Amino acid sequence: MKKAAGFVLFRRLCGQIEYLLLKASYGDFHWSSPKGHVDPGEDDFTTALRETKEEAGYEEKDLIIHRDTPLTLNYQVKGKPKIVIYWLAELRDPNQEPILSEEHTALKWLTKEAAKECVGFKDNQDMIDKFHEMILAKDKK
Ligand SMILES: Nc1ncnc2c1ncn2[C@@H]1O[C@H](COP(=O)(O)OP(=O)(O)OP(=O)(O)OP(=O)(O)OP(=O)(O)OC[C@H]2O[C@@H](n3cnc4c(N)ncnc43)[C@H](O)[C@@H]2O)[C@@H](O)[C@H]1O
Repeated sequence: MKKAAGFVLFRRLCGQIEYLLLKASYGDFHWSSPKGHVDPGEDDFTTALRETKEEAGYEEKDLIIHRDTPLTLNYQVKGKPKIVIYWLAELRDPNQEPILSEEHTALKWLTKEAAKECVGFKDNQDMIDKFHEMILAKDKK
């Protein structure tokens, strides 16, 4: 099974929670959070950190990571099952913009509803809802 890992990254700017999405430079030019293939022998969390550095330029020190609450998507790519593990992470400095790699041609910071519309896939939309609820629940504590 193909396996990938990454981060659903958000920032707080002008009182709003905004999610980062990147536009693929290949295939159907889909939008997704930073993530990528888990290399042989690599643990999922290390992959998430590596891919986020490669695709967005952010390092672990730039992020507040919600390590205990990953969510998983399962879908088919070209008829083969794929699993993607995402952790939620907040950008410490909301003004630190991503540095894109050749894998992406554009980025957007979007509110929850706009991010859900942009990703399109129902399971990804549900994941954004769940992560958003986690953020609000933690804020209340
Ligand atoms: N298709 C491609 N063509 C050319 N070069 C490629 C390529 N994919 C990767 N590469 C290149 O391969 C190298 C290694 O990449 P690397 O990032 O190391 O590995 P990867 O596993 O291919 O990385 P991703 O998981 O980020 O790939 P992806 O964007 O294709 O996956 P996603 O699941 O979002 O998307 C895969 C498909 O699933 C669809 N999809 C996304 N989310 C869902 C969902 N929730 N439900 C159903 N379908 C979905 C997308 O629309 C898309 O069609 C890189 O240089 C990269 O540029």
